[in-house]
Amino acid sequence: MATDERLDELEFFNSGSTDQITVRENTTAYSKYRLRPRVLVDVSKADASTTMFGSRVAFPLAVSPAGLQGMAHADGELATSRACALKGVNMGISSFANYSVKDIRETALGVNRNHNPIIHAMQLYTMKDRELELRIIREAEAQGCKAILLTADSPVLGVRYNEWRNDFRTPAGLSFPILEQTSEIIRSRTHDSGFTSFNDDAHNWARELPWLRSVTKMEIWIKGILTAEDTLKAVEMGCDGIIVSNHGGRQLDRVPATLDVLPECVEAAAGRIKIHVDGGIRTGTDLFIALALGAEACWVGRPAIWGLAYDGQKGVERMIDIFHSEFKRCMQLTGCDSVKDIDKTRIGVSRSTGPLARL
Ligand SMILES: Cc1cc2nc3c(=O)[nH]c(=O)nc-3n(C[C@H](O)[C@H](O)[C@H](O)COP(=O)(O)O)c2cc1C
Ligand SMILES: O=C(O)C(=O)c1ccccc1
Repeated sequence: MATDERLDELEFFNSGSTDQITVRENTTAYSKYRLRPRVLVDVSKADASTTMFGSRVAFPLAVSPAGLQGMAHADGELATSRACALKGVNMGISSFANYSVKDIRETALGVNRNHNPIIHAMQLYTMKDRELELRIIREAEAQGCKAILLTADSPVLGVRYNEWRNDFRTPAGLSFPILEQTSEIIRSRTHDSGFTSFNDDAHNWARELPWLRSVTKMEIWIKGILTAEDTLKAVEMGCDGIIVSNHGGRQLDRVPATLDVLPECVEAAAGRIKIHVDGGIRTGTDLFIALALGAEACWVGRPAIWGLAYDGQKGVERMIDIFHSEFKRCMQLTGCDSVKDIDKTRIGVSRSTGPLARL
């Protein structure tokens, strides 16, 4: 394959939208915070495990639903799924995955050894073709997915100059079994026009949520909330949880970093629904900070893609191991014996002058 095609793919994975402000800020937001360690605490049995979707996970991380993983490595979502299962973390399956939900589930259930069986959440866009959307839901249920993640931040795609400049199309030979589409059909359209052909920009709370509730017993999560107002809406609509997310800075540029709106969402939810967060999380300490600000768990998108591109399943395993060991060290060095100990007393905000601002 020509080098510039690989560069276009790299740009597709890594870029944000328009001016790249939000994609950058998602990561830099974490660097405002400082840790407040408590010393001389017995951390010899520090336990990084916690619960997610009601089941024990090795630590509070999951892999975000990201489409087109077959472009990062031939084994794509199969490799990601096996790595997650082996390392005791959960995974979201994109509707634009290159493997079927059945294959992604089955390959993972074969490798679970020291951990609870992996939980998969099925990511959904609201589709123009409601029959197709319903078939996706039925198949997710049949394969034992526990939750629907309804992506709410994408009535249309963001302004992605890289995709437009590169006339980005998916590489030949990748299938899209969840969408029931061949590689050729998907390749015949740009990413933007292809997305528009599936996705229903007439989506709205009143239509989607009661409908989803009426067709499935899976948990229903909204992915892509950034305000207290929409958190309250998710509570009102009886959702099980939300993922505070700006789609990794790929949708509307200049929305705030997810970390900066996490506190208002946590406050609005007031414990009535679960709150997770994604976007820009790159170290175990980032996980710790998001939990201190009230998230139950975090999701990572690009780190899994990078792990896949680096070394397939082994690369994703390595990525998870690095997060796990950094997170556990951070717990131990701040004097946290259990994930329950992580609260806002553990962090402060660094100011350009003056002492640390306590939360
Ligand atoms: C290449 C790529 C593809 C993505 N595809 C989807 C998708 O199909 N559905 C979805 O809801 N989010 C998708 N996302 C967003 C991720 O689920 C997640 O919100 C984001 O990647 C988190 O930010 P991070 O990459 O900085 O960790 C995608 C992200 C990337 C980078
Ligand atoms: O590019 C994205 O952010 C995204 O959500 C997506 C949608 C369809 C296919 C691949 C990725």
